Amino acid sequence: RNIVKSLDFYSQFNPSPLSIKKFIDFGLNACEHQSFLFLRNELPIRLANIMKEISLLPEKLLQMPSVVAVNEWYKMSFQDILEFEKQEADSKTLYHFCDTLVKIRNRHSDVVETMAQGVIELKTSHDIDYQTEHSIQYFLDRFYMSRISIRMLINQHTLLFGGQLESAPGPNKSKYIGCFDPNCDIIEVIKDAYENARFLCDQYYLASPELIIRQFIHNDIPHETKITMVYVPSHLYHMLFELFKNAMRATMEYHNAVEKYPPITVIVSKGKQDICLKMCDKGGGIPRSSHDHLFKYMYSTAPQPSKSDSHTVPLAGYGYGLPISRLYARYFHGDLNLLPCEGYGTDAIIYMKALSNEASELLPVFNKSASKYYRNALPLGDWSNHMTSVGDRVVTVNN
Ligand SMILES: N#Cc1c[nH]c2ncccc12
Repeated sequence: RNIVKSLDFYSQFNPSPLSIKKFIDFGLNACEHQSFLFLRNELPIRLANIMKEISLLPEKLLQMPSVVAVNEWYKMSFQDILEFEKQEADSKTLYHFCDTLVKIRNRHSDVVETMAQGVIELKTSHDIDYQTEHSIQYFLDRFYMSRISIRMLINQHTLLFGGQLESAPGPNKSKYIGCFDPNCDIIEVIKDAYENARFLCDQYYLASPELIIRQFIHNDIPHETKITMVYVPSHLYHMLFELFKNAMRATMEYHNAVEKYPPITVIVSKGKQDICLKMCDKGGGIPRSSHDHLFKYMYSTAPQPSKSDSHTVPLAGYGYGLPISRLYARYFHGDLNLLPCEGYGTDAIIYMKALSNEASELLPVFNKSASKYYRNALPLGDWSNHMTSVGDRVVTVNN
């Protein structure tokens, strides 16, 4: 079957989201044959869904050399998996399947940077209108979420069956199920991310804010000594490291050359439904009007600093750190928000589901409503805004 027919075939199915509970229950007595049967069907569905969406992008973006390259990688990987459609799941096939997953993961390792390069190519070669910027923001959130989910499936299979040594470095690491830690110690991950961000901060500013951690557990739930959860430590670390870098930079820039910098406080709270991490800094905050820009791919894509000076400004720019961190939080039905108070500081909040059966993957689905988003112009505003006011008179545009 040619690739177009296969794309049409697999894209008509919706991806099947897995909950953290399902990942764990399967991993506790993992069966490679079952995993193979699931993935050789689910991976083409997830790939086809996002590949159909890539084809809806504005032509001018699709023609960018970097986007052409990414599209080629997706086509190659889609065909690589389709090779297994009819194969018997004998040990030789299972071994070859694992190998193919590793090859696919390596092929796509630079997709985020390459797509960012595509956005830069577009910005430098075309004027970007409001609709195009919106479509690109909408697409990249879905595209990177899809990529997070595909890499999760690949990592689980290769970690569970890829023949890696059972022994893992840390003491409780042996209890890992793939990339999940069933007893992820949240405060340990916070300290890890803080120490690494602090190292960069000390390198550049020769000082860094102290850390205060406070934990609270809802009165109606049993009080354990420390708050643990079933989660992917590397996702939590990625989010915290990004937030600490930004909080430290704000603090150091706002209180330049004082003796004592105000500390960063992290509140950890566990309720019946949510686990929240609130990072509070006194870094002077930002104006509410520029809050949205921090999550914009178009806005935060500045031409990459040349390698030579990138180490000198370690906390520089926001890059894709915040939008991608928000995707990690949303991936298992959590969220990440910023609450800046200009003139004081910023609270950054990570929400996560406390119950693993509620923490299911949030996956983009290619369907009519998604494709409508690319074709139709944005709805006309029905509130007055600064664009419609002429001088100090507001001219209401009657639709
Ligand atoms: N993320 C994050 C931030 C945490 N504190 C901040 N202050 C100014 C701008 C961004 C941030």
